[in-house]
Amino acid sequence: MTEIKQYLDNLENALKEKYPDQKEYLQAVAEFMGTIEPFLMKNPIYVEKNILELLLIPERLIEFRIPWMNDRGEWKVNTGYRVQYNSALGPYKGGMRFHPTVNQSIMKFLAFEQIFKNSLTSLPIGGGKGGSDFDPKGKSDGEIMRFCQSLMQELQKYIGPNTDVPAGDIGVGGREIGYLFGEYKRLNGYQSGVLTGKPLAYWGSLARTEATGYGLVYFVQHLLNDQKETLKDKKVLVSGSGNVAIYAIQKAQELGAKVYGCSDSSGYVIDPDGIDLELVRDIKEVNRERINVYLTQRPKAKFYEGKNIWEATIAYDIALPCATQNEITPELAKIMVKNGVKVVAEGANMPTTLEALEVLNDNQIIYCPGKASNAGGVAVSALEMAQNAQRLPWTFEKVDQELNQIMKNIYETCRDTSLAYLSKEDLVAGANMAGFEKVAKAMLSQGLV
Ligand SMILES: NC(=O)C1=CN([C@@H]2O[C@H](COP(=O)(O)OP(=O)(O)OC[C@H]3O[C@@H](n4cnc5c(N)ncnc54)[C@H](OP(=O)(O)O)[C@@H]3O)[C@@H](O)[C@H]2O)C=CC1
Ligand SMILES: O=C(O)CCC(=O)C(=O)O
Repeated sequence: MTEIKQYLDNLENALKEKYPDQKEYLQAVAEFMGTIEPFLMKNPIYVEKNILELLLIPERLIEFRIPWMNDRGEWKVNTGYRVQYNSALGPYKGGMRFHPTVNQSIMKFLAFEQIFKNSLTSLPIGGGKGGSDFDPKGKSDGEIMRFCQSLMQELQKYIGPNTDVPAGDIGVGGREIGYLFGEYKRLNGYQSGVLTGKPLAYWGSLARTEATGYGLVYFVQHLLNDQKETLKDKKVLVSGSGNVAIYAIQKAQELGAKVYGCSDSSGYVIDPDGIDLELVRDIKEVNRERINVYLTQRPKAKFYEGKNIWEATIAYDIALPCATQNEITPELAKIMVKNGVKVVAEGANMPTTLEALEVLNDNQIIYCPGKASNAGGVAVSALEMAQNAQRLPWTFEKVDQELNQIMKNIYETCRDTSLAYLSKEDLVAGANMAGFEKVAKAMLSQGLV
C-alpha cells in the first residue's frame, strides 16, 4: 500500500468511526476517496498540506426547527438543514430537498457531491445543499406555503446572493421556490439572486426547468458522438417522472430515442408505443397524481405496482436513473446488464450503489456519474445568477446553447482527465480528479481558512 493510500484510508476510517450511521455520506466519500490517489501521486502538495482532511469537514452545518400549522389548525414541526460545505470557488450553491427520508447523512452526501459537480461546471459556485424531512405529498397549497414561509424565517439568516444560493431538488419546484422567495423578500427586501429556479415572472432563467434533464441527454449525446453513434432509435428507460425525468425524456425523444418506461415511488409504467410525455406531464406536473393514472389513457401500457423500474425485463440501450439515491442495487444492475444496457447515465444524485457500480464496471457498461452528467441544472442556476446580477434576461436559445457547451466541456474534461492519470476512460475517476483539482487549488491559495 502506498503512503497516499494509507493517508486516504486513515481519513475515511476516521469518518466511519465518527459517523457510523451516516451511510449515504460515507458512501459518497468512499466513492471519491477510491479514485483520487493517482491525482495525489502526481500532486503531493495536497497531501503535504492535508487539504483532504480540511475538505471533508463542512464549513458549516445548520440544523433548525420548522414549526407550521396544518389546515386543521394542528401544530406540526419538522427539521430543516443547510449544509454549507465548501466556498472555495464561490457562494455555496445547491438545492433544497423536501422528502421524509431527509436526514444529516443525506444532506451531507448531497452537499459533498455538489462541491465537485459545481467545480466541473467551471462556474463560480461553491458546494452546499439543504432541505427538510417535510413530506409535501398530500399537502394543500396553503400548508406548503406556510411551511415554506416558516422554513425561510430561519434559513434567511444564513443565505444571500453572495453567500449561499439555494434552489430546488426533490419535492421543491417553482411553487415552493416562489413561497420561499416571497418570504425572503418580506424579511430582507428584493434580492433576485438569493434563490434560483425562480418562476420566470420574477427573474427566473429560461431553460432552468429543463436544464438538468436536457443537460443529462446532451452529456450522453457527446459521449455517443465520441463513438460515432447518436441517440437516434436508441431504446431508453428512465426512472422517476419528476423534473429531471420529464425533461430527459423530452430531449431524448427530440433526438430520436425511444423511451419505453418511467416510474414514480408507487411503481413503473412500460408503454410499448413509447412514453406519451404530455400525458406524464399532465399527471405529475399539473395534477400531482400517481403514475398509474397513465393507463387510463394508454390501454396498451402496463403498470407494475410497487416495483422498481430497473427490475423490468425489456431490451434497452440506455438507462437514465432520475429518481433518487441507491435505486440501482447490484441485483438490479445484473438485470440491467442482461437486458443489454450499454450506457447508464445518472440524472439523480448517487442512484447507483458502490456494489452495483462494480457490476456495471465488470460488464464494461459505460457509466456517467451524476456529479458530471446531472450538472446541467446547477450550471443553468449559475447562469440565472449571472442574469440576475446583470439584470438582463437571456433567451432560451442562448441558455440552452451555453448548457450544451458546458455539458460537452464536462464530458471531455472527465474523459481527458481519466486518460491523463489512468491511461483509460473512467468517467467517475475523471469527474472526481478534475472536480477536486480546482477546489484544492483554490483552497491552497486561500490559506488555512
Ligand atoms: N431538480 C434538479 O435540478 C436536479 C435534481 N437532481 C437529482 O435528480 C433526482 C430527481 O430530482 P427531481 O426530478 O428534481 O425531483 P422531483 O421531486 O421533481 O421528482 C422526483 C421523482 O423521483 C421519484 N422518487 C423520489 N423518491 C423516490 C423513491 N424513494 N423511490 C422511487 N421513486 C422516488 C418521485 O416519485 P413520487 O412522485 O412518487 O415521489 C418523482 O417521480 C434527485 O436525485 C435529485 O437530487 C440532480 C441535479 C439537479
Ligand atoms: O440548481 C441548483 O442550485 C442545485 C441543483 C442541485 O441541487 C443539484 O445539482 O443536485
